[in-house]
Amino acid sequence: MASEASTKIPLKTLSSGHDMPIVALGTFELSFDQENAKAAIIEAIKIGYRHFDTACQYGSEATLGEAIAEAVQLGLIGSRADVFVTTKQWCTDNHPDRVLPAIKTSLRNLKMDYLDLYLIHWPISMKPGPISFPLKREEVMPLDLKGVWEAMEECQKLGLTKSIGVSNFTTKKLEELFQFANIPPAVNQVELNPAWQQQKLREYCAKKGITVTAYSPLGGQLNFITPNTVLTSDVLEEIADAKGKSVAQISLRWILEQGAGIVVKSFKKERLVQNLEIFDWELTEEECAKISSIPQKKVVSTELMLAPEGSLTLVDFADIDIVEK
Ligand SMILES: NC(=O)C1=CN([C@@H]2O[C@H](COP(=O)(O)OP(=O)(O)OC[C@H]3O[C@@H](n4cnc5c(N)ncnc54)[C@H](OP(=O)(O)O)[C@@H]3O)[C@@H](O)[C@H]2O)C=CC1
Ligand SMILES: O=C[C@H](O)[C@@H](O)[C@@H](O)[C@H](O)C(=O)O
Repeated sequence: MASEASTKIPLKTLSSGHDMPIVALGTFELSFDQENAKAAIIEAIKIGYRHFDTACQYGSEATLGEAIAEAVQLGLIGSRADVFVTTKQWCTDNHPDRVLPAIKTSLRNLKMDYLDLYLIHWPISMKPGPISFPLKREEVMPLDLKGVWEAMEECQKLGLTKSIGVSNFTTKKLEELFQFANIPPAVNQVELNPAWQQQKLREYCAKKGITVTAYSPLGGQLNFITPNTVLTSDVLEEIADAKGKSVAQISLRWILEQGAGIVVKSFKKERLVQNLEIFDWELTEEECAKISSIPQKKVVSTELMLAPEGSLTLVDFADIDIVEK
């Protein structure tokens, strides 16, 4: 069983009735190294992480499945049921007849017989085919959201996933979904941090019973394209210094206090520990007011293209509804 020293992460009950650990470990990495990631996931389980976020697109599903299986063998957890696994369906599978095959592929990759949460990764449909990234504008197709959501509901009914949800959905896209959803989305996973606070979207989701989960809670990994506005924030640094915390911890704590879940990625032991040391202290009203004044800037506001020479360039998808205005 888990060691005495491991942190207990609070649970949040989703609208589906299932409990989700409010902090998840992200497994997206620009240059994904399987061995390093596997060791980090096992370390994370030792530390107390019980929720893992992956996606078919990340190439990390198989590694995550192996790490969880090894953690069971090592006796760090009793069984697969002791962890909460989220994965996501890529845009090329955003077609009604491709949803069921896609979840089955993810389950095969993970070597699991059910997911805890299955998300539509982006409200964008791409020409069917193998997972393609970067997105090619000429392959964008109209999204049959009703048909795709019906198929997601079928996945839940078949027991292939305990809950279903969405990611990168604006209030407008959610409104569209509510026109026909029989099972409401349990989660909307979006970019959320003190430098992109998403107040309108958070208020809307709270009203609708959707749990918002923050991705890129520390500003993300694209700081070679767009400078990281969270980890370099003077306001956050000032608060961190005064409280004897790190800037990362101030950001994570602020997100928690907004009632949102967190998906944070680090494959370094010291940071894995630090990112969970956020449950036994609070921000003051004055500190929250200062955080409210941080200038707002979204990072993943456009899709990303890998230029032939290997450098990432931003391609404007402004006409596709993925950014809350
Ligand atoms: N649904 C979606 O469209 C998206 C989902 N995601 C999910 O969310 C997860 C988290 O978001 P992500 O964009 O990865 O970025 P994060 O905001 O979690 O930041 C991760 C970066 O910060 C570093 N870091 C982690 N902890 C600390 C710390 N305490 N102090 C300083 N630096 C730290 C990490 O490096 P290191 O590992 O070296 O510590 C990493 O480079 C992803 O891994 C993925 O699972 C992400 C983007 C989009
Ligand atoms: O560089 C690639 C981008 O980060 C892209 O892969 C992400 O925005 C992705 O949707 C994710 O979930 O991580």
